[in-house]
Amino acid sequence: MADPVLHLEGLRKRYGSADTEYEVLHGIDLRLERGEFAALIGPSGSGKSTLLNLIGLLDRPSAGRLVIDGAETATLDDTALTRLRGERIGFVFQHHHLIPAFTAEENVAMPLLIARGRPDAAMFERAGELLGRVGLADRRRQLANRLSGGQQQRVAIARALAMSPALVLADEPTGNLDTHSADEVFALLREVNRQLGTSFLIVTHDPRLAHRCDRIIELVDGRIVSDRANEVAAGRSPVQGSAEETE
Ligand SMILES: Nc1ncnc2c1ncn2[C@@H]1O[C@H](COP(=O)(O)OP(=O)(O)OP(=O)(O)O)[C@@H](O)[C@H]1O
Repeated sequence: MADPVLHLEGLRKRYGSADTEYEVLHGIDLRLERGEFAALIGPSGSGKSTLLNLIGLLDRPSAGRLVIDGAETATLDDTALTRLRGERIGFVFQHHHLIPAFTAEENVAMPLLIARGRPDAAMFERAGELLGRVGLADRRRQLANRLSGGQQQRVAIARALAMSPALVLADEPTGNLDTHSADEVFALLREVNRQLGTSFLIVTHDPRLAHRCDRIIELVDGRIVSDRANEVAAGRSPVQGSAEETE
């Protein structure tokens, strides 16, 4: 079997120190294959964001194994972790975190600029291509703060794809949007998954959206209590499904 994009073994996270220490994640085992489109659900406080932060290399586990795209992370120093994060992981948050005074194109080019150190024509070409992919070809030069909430989230998705990540982590990506925009943004994530083969792990409180994922992983009190293929979505859209298929 091919290398998974994500492999967790006995992953634990503790907060506090000495006598006040408490454990939030109690040994998470998880394998996410390439091209999977998975939802992470669970009640408030169950540890979803903590888990996403560990997978996103924004925080370090207290114990256990975390392998991203074939890289064992335990032995990496902070510089190597930052590099791995920048090159292999894309992030989409509930709040888009765009730079308001920059254009859509400049926002999308930002990860490339950070990686390469100075601007070049190719990165703006890439930004334009990605904006076309998310349906904003005509908004390239528009300031981010002049776009609607749904459009801003599309720009954030294009930005997350700038470095061609193997895995996109999305934390309530539609949580800030009205139902219609949420549906459109979710359909876009799905389209990216099908067309580019990018793996997705999506935290959502919205059961409607979770049921549009191929797999639903449920976390309760820091433990995975269920992890199941979602036959409905999987039947409609297998991981290797047709790129032309639409929601
Ligand atoms: N930096 C931190 N320091 C101490 N405790 C923390 C920290 N981050 C999270 N926690 C605790 O860990 C537990 C899990 O929080 P987490 O934010 O991961 O849950 P969640 O499932 O994402 O919740 P929500 O759905 O409300 O966002 C909570 O009890 C929280 O108080």
